[in-house]
Amino acid sequence: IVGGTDSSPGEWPWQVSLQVKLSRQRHLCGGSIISSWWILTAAHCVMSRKNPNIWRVYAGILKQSEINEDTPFFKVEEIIVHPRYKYAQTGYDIALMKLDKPMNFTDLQLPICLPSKEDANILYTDCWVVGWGYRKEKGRVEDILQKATVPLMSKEECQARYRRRKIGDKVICAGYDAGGRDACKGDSGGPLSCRHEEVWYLVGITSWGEGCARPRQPGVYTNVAEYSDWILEKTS
Ligand SMILES: COC(=O)Nc1ccc(-c2nc(CNC(=O)CCc3cc(Cl)ccc3N3C=NNN3)[nH]c2Cl)cc1
Repeated sequence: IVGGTDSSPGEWPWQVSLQVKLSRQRHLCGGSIISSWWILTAAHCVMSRKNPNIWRVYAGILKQSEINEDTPFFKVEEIIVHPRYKYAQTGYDIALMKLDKPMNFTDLQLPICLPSKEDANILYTDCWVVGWGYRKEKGRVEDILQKATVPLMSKEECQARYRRRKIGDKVICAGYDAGGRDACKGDSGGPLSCRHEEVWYLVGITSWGEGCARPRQPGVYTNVAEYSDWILEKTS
């Protein structure tokens, strides 16, 4: 996250760190708890890593330094990637991970609400992008979970910023024309969370952007409301 600040314990209890253990282990992507069995993340995080056995899901953590060989994690039983996904920039950047056992909810690990299709046109005014990603384009994964507030942008304005891309209804853009606050490398798969009438909704999944926090280059997020049918079909 560029231009963010440290989160507090339990501030984003739906945020997880998705890690891969091969010879070594490292944070790869963010993800969101949407039920006791299911994590929602970005398809580009899991493409070319579809073997569930290499993944470790860390919930209820604030700092990467809390993770060591004794830290409990969830194993992944199944990975479901949207069938129309090809690349983040062409959309459908959404995937589900089924845990090998149901997660017990605590103050530090709780699900976030999914927006319904009808909610697709709510004007959210209190949205936050969160993650352990880089603070600048040439950076490194951060220890303390970072948060940054970003305003949602209209499809038309976002299309004008990305002339060579197709910005459709299945993505949501967020950011400042002046730049300065945005997601960055290592944040993808994580939530764009918006509070509406005291309830938090998973409005977006951090997907792509041209650089990090550059002027007139907003962040592009998978529009979760547009996938509510798909999510319900795959998780029921
Ligand atoms: C020790 O462990 C580690 O070092 N782990 C580790 C794990 C992952 C990565 C990593 N992840 C990605 C995937 N893309 C993103 O995360 C954000 C994309 C994005 C989204 C929005 Cl909305 C706005 C801007 C951008 N944007 C553009 N340019 N940069 N960011 N790239 C790389 Cl590199 C690097 C290191």
